[in-house]
Amino acid sequence: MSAVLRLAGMTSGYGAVAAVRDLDLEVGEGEVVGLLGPNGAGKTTTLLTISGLLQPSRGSIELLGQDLAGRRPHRVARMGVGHVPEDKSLFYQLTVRDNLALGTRTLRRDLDQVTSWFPELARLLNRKAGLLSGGEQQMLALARTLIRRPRILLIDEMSMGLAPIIVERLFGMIGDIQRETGLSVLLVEQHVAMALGACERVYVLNHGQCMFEGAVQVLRKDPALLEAAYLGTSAVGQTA
Ligand SMILES: Nc1ncnc2c1ncn2[C@@H]1O[C@H](COP(=O)(O)OP(=O)(O)OP(=O)(O)O)[C@@H](O)[C@H]1O
Repeated sequence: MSAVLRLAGMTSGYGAVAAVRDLDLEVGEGEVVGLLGPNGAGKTTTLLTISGLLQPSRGSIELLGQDLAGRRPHRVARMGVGHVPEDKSLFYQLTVRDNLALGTRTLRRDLDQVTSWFPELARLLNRKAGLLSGGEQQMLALARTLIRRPRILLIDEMSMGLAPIIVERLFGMIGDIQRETGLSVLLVEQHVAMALGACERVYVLNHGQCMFEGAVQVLRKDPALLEAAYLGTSAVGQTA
């Protein structure tokens, strides 16, 4: 499988503090990969660095063989990285339609596509984003990013503040979209059980370092690894 996204020896952080160290990570064509780990492990920092909001101090980041390091966030987005941040970054005073319009010049055509993926949004187009439920806001955040037809979708903590039944539905929608479009996905998730159901392969970070990389089945069968994915315990130190 050819890599859509490849990080090699990436170190990144805030000022002199490295929050992620020496990370090697790949996401293949059409692959759904999870980035797991406890609070403060460096997951969000990794996504921010891929999308150009932070610059790596070492290592490389490539999208389809093109170097992303040093590029501004809008360039990275134009090259095909779609980032759905933890805070969703919606314009809460604007309507659903206007939020979507900001992501595309061909809204009329794209609306059909978006509402086929997220049917709820069809009847909410004229409602202000701030008046949507948490699940609807997450759908809008996903839709606004997908409308730009990214090659890879980075999703940060989709489950944050949502009922498990809504999260399950959102994961189902992402699975459907991924199968339909062949999109690659890198998702950061604290809800490990939910992530394992959606991903083929996962990376587990702890204190900024990768402590496991491998197939979901391997993680599922290893209680110490699973605990580490939730809590960052040091029961394991090798990659599989
Ligand atoms: N703006 C910042 N300035 C300085 N340090 C920061 C900043 N943002 C995050 N950090 C630190 O970087 C480390 C990694 O944080 P990061 O947000 O990437 O972790 P995370 O795995 O996404 O955690 P969570 O699941 O809690 O969001 C933490 O120690 C955090 O305190």
